[in-house]
Parts: sequence; C-alpha cells; structure tokens
Amino acid sequence: MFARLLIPLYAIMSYGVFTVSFLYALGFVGNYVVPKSIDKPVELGSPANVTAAIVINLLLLSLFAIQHSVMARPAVKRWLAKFLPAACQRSTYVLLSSLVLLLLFWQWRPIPAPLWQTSGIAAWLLTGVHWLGWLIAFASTHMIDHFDLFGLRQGFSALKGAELPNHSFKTPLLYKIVRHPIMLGFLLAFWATPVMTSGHLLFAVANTAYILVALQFEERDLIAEFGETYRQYRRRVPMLVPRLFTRRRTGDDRSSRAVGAPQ
Ligand SMILES: C[S@@+](CC[C@H](N)C(=O)[O-])C[C@H]1O[C@@H](n2cnc3c(N)ncnc32)[C@H](O)[C@@H]1O
Repeated sequence: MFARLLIPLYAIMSYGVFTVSFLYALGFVGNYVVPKSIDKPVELGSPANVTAAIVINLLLLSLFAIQHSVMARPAVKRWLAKFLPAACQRSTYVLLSSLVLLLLFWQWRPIPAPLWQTSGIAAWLLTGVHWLGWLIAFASTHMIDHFDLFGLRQGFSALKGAELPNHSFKTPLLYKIVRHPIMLGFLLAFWATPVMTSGHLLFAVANTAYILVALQFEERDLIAEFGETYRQYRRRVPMLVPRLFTRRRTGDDRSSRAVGAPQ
C-alpha cells in the first residue's frame, strides 16, 4: 500500500521538476526573464574565456546527450528494472533528464559575440517561429500521450494496482506530417532567433547533431517494437521536414496502403 502511494507521489514530483526545467528552458533559450540564460549575463562570457566556455558547454551538452540516450536504451531499461519498479522507470528518466538540464542551464557559459542579427519584421518573424517551435513541441507531446511520456500515467496505474499501460503506436495530427514533430519543434525553437550569438550557435548545432543521432536509435527501437507498421510509416511520412506538395503523394499512399504494397 505504501509503495502504491509512494510511486504516484514520485511521479508527481518528477513531473514538477520537469515543469520547472521546461519553463526555465523557455527563458534560457529565448533570453527572457530568467537570471541566467544562453547569452546572459554578458560579463560571464569574456573573450579571454571563450575556449574554456566552449569546452564546458560541450561537456554539459554531452552529459545531457549521454544520460538521455543511454537511459532510453532497451538493454539499460531491462537492467534498471532489477532495481526499480516498472511504474517508476519513466519518472526516473524524466527526473534525471530534467536535473541534468537544470545543471546545464546553471553552469552554461555565455559566448555573447553576435554572429548575425536582425531587426524589424525579420526579428518579429524569427521570434514568432521560435515560439511556434515550443508550441509544436509541447502540443505534440499531447498528441502521442503527454502523461505517458512524462511518467504520470505509469505512476497512477500503480496507485490503482492496474497493469502498466501499453505503449501504443499513434500517428495523429502533426505525426501525419512528420515523424518527429517534438524534435522539429525543438529545432525551430533553437534556430529561430533574432540575434544569433556564438554560444547560441554552439547550442543549436550541438543539439541538432544530437537530435539527428538520437532519432536513428529511437527509430530502431520503434521498428523493433512495431515492426512493419513503423517501416510503412517511415516510407509514408518524412522524418523532420514536411513535404510541401503532399497532395499527389497522399493519394499514392492511400492506394498503396489499401493493397498493403510496399512504397
Ligand atoms: C521524447 S518522445 C519524441 C517522440 C518523437 N521522436 C517526436 O519527436 O515527436 C520519445 C518517445 O516517443 C515514442 N514515440 C515516438 N514516435 C511515436 C509514435 N508515433 N507513437 C507512439 N510513440 C512514439 C518513442 O518510443 C519514445 O518513447
């Protein structure tokens, strides 16, 4: 009974830490409100320290990449299952990822030299795309299952003494346009900025490289889990860049899917 209560509380606490790290990320990447952001305070990024700043920032980004990817490997999940109840696994992943992100925000060294800069309509447009990116990422978590992705569903099924919910394959809304809308949203939020500093560029390039590699692993796992269904989805729907002229393809897709023919 005690564990049944403790697990949902742990899930709520992890979700709370995730919420703090997500809200802080909005301020960090966009240089809004928060005391320490990607480019501020400027005095932390004195030119003499640029090499040290690059090394420290790359170490922080690598730490996040390693933690986030290694803990998502099926073999590591099986190993963790020896120590952690299954209902706590996702929350633990969410908690550790959020803590590593907060460490990154805290220890990040701004490199504020601007590489390019926009003003007027261009700046407004880029800011709009930036916020659209965050919105796409957040909304897409709800399209596949926000509460499952962040461990709450698993925690509450432990409370009810129910079986863990099955991970089901879904392709609603934006998942019909690209296979990875959450990552597409992040890429838009990271790259669309009115002022691109050296530090921001480092952040955007490193995260883009990480996302492209991590998606290879994620898709390998999705194929292992959902087999031909995911392979067909991969043939039908682009990874990150929406097709501009989808009309004819959609027609083709429908007919090939109807007869189950490879595309
Ligand atoms: C952080 S989410 C990112 C999802 C996707 N890569 C995206 O960018 O929108 C990673 C989790 O989503 C799951 N996932 C990815 N695509 C999915 C789909 N179409 N249906 C259900 N789960 C999916 C993966 O198995 C993984 O556990």
